[in-house]
Amino acid sequence: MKELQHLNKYLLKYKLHLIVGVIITIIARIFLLFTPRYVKKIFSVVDKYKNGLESGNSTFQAELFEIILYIIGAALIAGLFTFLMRQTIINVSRYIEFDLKNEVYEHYQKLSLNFYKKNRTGDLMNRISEDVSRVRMYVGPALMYSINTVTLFVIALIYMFNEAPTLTLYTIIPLPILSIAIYNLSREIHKRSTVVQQYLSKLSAFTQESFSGISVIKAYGIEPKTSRNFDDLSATSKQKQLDLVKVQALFFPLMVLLIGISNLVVIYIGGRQYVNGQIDSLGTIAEFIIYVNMLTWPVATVGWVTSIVQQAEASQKRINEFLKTEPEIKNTVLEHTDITGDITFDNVSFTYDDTNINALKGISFTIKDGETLAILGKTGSGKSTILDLIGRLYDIDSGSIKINNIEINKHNLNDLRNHIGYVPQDAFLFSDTIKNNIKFGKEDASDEEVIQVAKLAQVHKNITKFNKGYDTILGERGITLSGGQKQRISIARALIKYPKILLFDDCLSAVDTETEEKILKNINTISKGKTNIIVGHRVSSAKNADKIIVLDDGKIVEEGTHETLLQIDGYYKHLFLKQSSETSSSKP
Ligand SMILES: Nc1ncnc2c1ncn2[C@@H]1O[C@H](COP(=O)(O)OP(=O)(O)OP(=O)(O)O)[C@@H](O)[C@H]1O
Repeated sequence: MKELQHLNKYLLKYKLHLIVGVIITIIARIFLLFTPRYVKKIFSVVDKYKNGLESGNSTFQAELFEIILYIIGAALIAGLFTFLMRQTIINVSRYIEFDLKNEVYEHYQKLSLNFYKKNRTGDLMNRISEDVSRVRMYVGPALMYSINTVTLFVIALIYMFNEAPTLTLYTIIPLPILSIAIYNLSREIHKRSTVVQQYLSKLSAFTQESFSGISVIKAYGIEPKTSRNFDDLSATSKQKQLDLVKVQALFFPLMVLLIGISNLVVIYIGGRQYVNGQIDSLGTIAEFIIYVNMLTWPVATVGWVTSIVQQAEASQKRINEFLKTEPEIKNTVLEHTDITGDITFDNVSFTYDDTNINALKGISFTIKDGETLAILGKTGSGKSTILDLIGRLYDIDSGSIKINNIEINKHNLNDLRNHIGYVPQDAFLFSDTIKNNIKFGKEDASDEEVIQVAKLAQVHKNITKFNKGYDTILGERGITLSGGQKQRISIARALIKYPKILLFDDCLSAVDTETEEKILKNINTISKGKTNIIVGHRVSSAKNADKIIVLDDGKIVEEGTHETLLQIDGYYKHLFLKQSSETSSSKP
């Protein structure tokens, strides 16, 4: 139960609802327990009538009618309060589920990129969905059934002991056996349903991947093979489901068997006691049979609840593990700090934790506010890593990065990221309208601003060609854009913030050189007083920069301007010559 203590704060938050829930449960159970006692009364009335003690047929009928009315009234009230019981306690569990999901999600958002690399997406999703649902079963149904069982049991036992103490003892003997049997069965059901769940996840991951990669599957003509794989997976999944159904099918027969045994005990022992004169009315036997039937389900739930609590404990443990994970990148500065475009790297080295790849080795450079820096180099040479470090997605191992002459970790992290416009290598667009995808960078942007940045990113004309223009839905629910269109929308999203620092990570690779030039020219005009860092593989995107650096294996191997670098017989000059000859040979 240690792990579940995390939920105490939520139970406290909703304590009023819970107290009301407990009171309602007690009232519901009291009314429910009216029935057996009135049934006994019916027996005495019938007895009296049979033995001629009743004065007449009409009085007998009136008495019977009154008792029946009481039974119906009590059942109605018990039903109403049972409804309210669920409305209070189960609702609380939904509130707590909502709070816990939000808590986990907010915590996820604070964690650094490294956390996401170390944990699989499926695992992250499971903790926020399945684990939280299991925990809800503890704060909802488990709590409700426990209160229900305790109140029903206590009230019923008081009535029963008052009526016939020995018969009560015999009656409750089979109940713990029922509870233990249900507990074992529930554990087995849980074990098997976990396996079933795993197969369902595998099946959905498989289908999702094959639908996403359908074009590759069709191009390679491997539909029969993927169908076979799907068949195999779904056959195993079916077998696991059947295994589960087998034990599930035992649940109710077991209950019926144990209820039957308890009924037989009541009839046998009660019958003997009636014959011996230890109990005065056959009505007591009828009353006890109803009690037994009423108590069986709550007692069975003791076993079920125990297994729910164990599962919730395991799930909460997994959730707590994540909640206790501290974000690696912390915002230690709460007051606002001034961000400008002055960036200095001084002997910066950086190694990725997970791969141990030493991506940057002693990098030093300076860019002044308003300048443009271009970074070129072979793939894997560390270009994107430099951009990630400027956005402080990772902290460096040694050296120093200063923005506006202040160490990067002495800046307010939110201010820093708010002043950066980042265009990633793989443009990621959400399944939303084009307008909202652009406004993502600035939620309160007006339509005019959206159009203006789309024009700067050279994508306005493409957008207006769609039937719904800026309201066109993208992604799974809508149209698919070309790589170049995606890149340009992603650029517009970064521009709309009018940030102090613009980072372009090889984001013009899918547009032709002519459009690239237009975009770069536009960026230059709006970026007066802003710093641009352009990572790329083309000389065309670098040649107008104030400074160009060439990276190789995490080190700067060339540094200068277009003109000075052409003087050196190095990577830049070769790239320039190669790309110039490609351009001239491609011209008609
Ligand atoms: N998130 C990461 N985790 C671990 N290693 C990484 C990560 N990102 C990059 N690396 C490694 O760090 C090195 C530098 O990668 P980086 O992405 O900075 O290169 P790049 O020059 O931008 O390459 P490209 O031109 O292909 O985009 C590579 O060896 C890469 O495998």
